[in-house]
Amino acid sequence: MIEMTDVTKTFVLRRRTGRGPRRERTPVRAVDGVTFTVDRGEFLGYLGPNGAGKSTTIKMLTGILTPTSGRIRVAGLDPSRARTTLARRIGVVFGQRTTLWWDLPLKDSLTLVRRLYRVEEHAYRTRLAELTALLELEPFLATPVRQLSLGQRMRGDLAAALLHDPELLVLDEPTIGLDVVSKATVRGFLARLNAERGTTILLTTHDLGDIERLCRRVMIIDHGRPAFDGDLAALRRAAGADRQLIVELAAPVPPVELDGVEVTGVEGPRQTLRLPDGANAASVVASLAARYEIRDIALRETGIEEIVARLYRGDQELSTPVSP
Ligand SMILES: Nc1ncnc2c1ncn2[C@@H]1O[C@H](COP(=O)(O)OP(=O)(O)OP(=O)(O)O)[C@@H](O)[C@H]1O
Repeated sequence: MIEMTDVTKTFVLRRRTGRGPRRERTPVRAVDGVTFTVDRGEFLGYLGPNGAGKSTTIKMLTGILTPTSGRIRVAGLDPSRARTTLARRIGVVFGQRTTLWWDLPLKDSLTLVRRLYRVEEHAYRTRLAELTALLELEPFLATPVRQLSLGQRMRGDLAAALLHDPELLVLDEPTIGLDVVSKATVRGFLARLNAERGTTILLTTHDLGDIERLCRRVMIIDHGRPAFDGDLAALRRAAGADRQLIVELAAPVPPVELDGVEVTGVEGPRQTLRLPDGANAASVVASLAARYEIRDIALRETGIEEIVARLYRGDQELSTPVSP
């Protein structure tokens, strides 16, 4: 569905030097040699710290920006040359901006979108009914867009991007600023869209809940370069994430001794054990229970926030991107 081969994008910043009219040209490499493919039906999370090059990538994929070098194909088309044809096959939502008409009721905005995309009347009615039900739009279809809450507007924007039933949906921070309920509605909707309709989805977000809940594959880009590509389990491994078993024993004892298990903390009867990569927590617990009297037990995983923070900070060396 998407093919990017060694894509770069360089912006040239012109800055005035001194008082004269001379301006210094400073090139900024926003995207620096990005190669990846996304198959039909995938749900890809595209992550990276601020300024990493995510939006620039999306703008190139949708034909808004032309790459400086490299090759891009989306649905078999070159986005910058076939922008209009491509627009009929993809949907794009930028969380920070709306594509709807500010002063028009949501319903009229959607009718205009229908005309723009030349969606046939019958298909439009069916699709609108579906989207209205799934995104719960009914209560505010007659409300002018400017009076919609952020969550309502986002649902309206999603409907607008999907009226023409695109094969690919590109989302730039779709849950930004939404409350927990709206986030859950949007996430649930996207999960169904991908699972039931097979729509390919590329999502950029800083909300790691979106990634954990939705994406089977994650790509991380940093300083314009790909830093990671794999699933969540591979991301945990790459970040050196581990699992910890916290055991409360019947009485304080010296650090427990179990093959391959490291005791990282002892506080009275409570001991913290680090489980090796791939260890089966159940068998560790069984061996422990055979030798010690256990009162309570808890298993703790490094959270996705911590994993991504480690990768962004460069705590872990990810110079060799992991293949999906
Ligand atoms: N039109 C432009 N002109 C000059 N530089 C730009 C332009 N657009 C982006 N950049 C620069 O390119 C780099 C990548 O920006 P981009 O917006 O793609 O990052 P991002 O990963 O989307 O960041 P964020 O998470 O903050 O949205 C940044 O250094 C940014 O300043």
